[in-house]
Amino acid sequence: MNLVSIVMVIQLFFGIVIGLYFWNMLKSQRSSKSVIEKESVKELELLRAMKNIQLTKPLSERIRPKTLTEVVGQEDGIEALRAAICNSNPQHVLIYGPPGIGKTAAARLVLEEAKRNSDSPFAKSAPFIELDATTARFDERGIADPLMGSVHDPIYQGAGAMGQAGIPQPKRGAVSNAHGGILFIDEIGELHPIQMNKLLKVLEDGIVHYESAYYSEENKNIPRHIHRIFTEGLPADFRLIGATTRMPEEIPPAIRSRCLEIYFRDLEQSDMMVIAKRASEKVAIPLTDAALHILADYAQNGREAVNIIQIAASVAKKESRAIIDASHMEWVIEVSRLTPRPVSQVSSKSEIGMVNGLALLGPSTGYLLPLEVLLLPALHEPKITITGIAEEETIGSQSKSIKRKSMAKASVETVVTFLKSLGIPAHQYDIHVNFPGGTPVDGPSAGLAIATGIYSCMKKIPVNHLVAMTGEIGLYGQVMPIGGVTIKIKAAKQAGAKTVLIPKANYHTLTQKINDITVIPIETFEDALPYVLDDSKSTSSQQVYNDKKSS
Ligand SMILES: Nc1ncnc2c1ncn2[C@@H]1O[C@H](COP(=O)(O)OP(=O)(O)OP(=O)(O)O)[C@@H](O)[C@H]1O
Repeated sequence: MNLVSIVMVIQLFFGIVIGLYFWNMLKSQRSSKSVIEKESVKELELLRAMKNIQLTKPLSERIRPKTLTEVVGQEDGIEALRAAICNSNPQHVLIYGPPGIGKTAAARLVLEEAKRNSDSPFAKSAPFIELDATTARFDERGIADPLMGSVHDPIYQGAGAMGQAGIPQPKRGAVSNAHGGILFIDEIGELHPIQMNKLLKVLEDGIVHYESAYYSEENKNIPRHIHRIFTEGLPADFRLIGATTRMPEEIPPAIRSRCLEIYFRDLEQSDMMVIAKRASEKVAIPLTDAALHILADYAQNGREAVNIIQIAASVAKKESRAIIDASHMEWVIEVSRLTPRPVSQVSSKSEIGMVNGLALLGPSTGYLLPLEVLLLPALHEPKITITGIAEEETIGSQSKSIKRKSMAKASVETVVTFLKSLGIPAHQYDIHVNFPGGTPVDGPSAGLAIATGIYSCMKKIPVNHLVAMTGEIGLYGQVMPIGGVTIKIKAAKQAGAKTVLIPKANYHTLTQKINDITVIPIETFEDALPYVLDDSKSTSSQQVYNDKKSS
């Protein structure tokens, strides 16, 4: 064999080896492709099968109001919402109110109503985008942010075409998806402060800007649309509707000042009945009057009313009964461990040391809070005891929170000093103030009621049981303004009070007249006495007070 033949054999050998190598590669590529395809076909079948399985929707979804008029009991709130959204210049809105009372339902419907208005800037296709702030978590590196959108940098994109070419990809968030429409943020009070600040900026500019270390204006690989997004930003011109169960003070002032603030009220028993009847019609099982009344006593909100009907209806059906009766209702209440709605009523007679205070249970829920005061001559160092409420509470927001010592205790101390200055020796007594039922007292607004209770005990004069009161009291007996006064007046009326005393400074802010209750504005503790002390003795007590003061 000559040299040429040897070289040819070697070439042939290597040719075969290389050929085999590429053939194998091709084969394995083909087989992995077919494995992926097979896998995909299996997954697609699984997805199709999953889509075919459908449970029925919860009743609360099926009877979700279809028009704003179907939202029960929120006429005032809805009127304000319409005024904000259904016009030629819609505004951002914040809706306050407890859970399950129709905030989301109303927000969803108001855009549809606005679209019917020929002046409205919302187009027929204007989107309604919903986001829950409790789940809208974001990554501080900006990799993921469902609210603002984010930039997928090549380092996180893996082997995708854009990633390999080193191109950063902006991904739209809710603010851009809502462009031209409404962004509804449920539980907006839970938004992280960083997200809240970014949201404020977008509300201001109507545009969201993105940054990336991978972006360069000179990079010719970057497509034109991505260049435009980085240089001009993504449009995000929308109207915000935020809903929250928090109190207004807990919401950052910067967002509050940009929004119209609307209050949805706590639903009453009569509202529960309307919602429950509608739900029972939907499940095609009527309910007896007795059942309806039990439901109204226990359901705390619209969603709960619907859920109770849903369970009661299935129990009735299981028993082959064509009506929901009281026994079904009682069963649901028992198994769900429901507690009755807090209903407060003024007591039937005036008593010493028993006072009708007023408290807030939420942003739009007032409550008549009966408080009891007992004074016993102190045997040792006089003590102040407060029972029925937290001795310490945290106030503020996520960004700033402070702990404060019991405000009720501070109120008692202020009142004691004030009475001492009048020569009434409350400081020589052990003072016990009890807030029965554990309803929390909102800070110092029980001051006037506490002062009345202590005064009543000192003078042994009963407190008029038909009078309710609210107001902070100062060291000189001045009555200072408090929050939520309208709601508190309504609560007083509902509880059967005939007169309600409020700080004079709050009187001017009352926007609506509330019938069947006399609202008395007062400036000082002295102003309150003729009304709070039991009618038969009030004149003489007023005299005692005045005599002490002048002596
Ligand atoms: N005022 C109402 N009128 C009619 N139905 C109501 C009302 N409030 C609640 N519902 C019923 O409860 C369901 C839930 O209401 P919605 O989601 O609007 O409450 P929400 O106030 O937004 O509370 P959350 O913040 O917990 O969602 C509705 O689908 C509806 O079936």
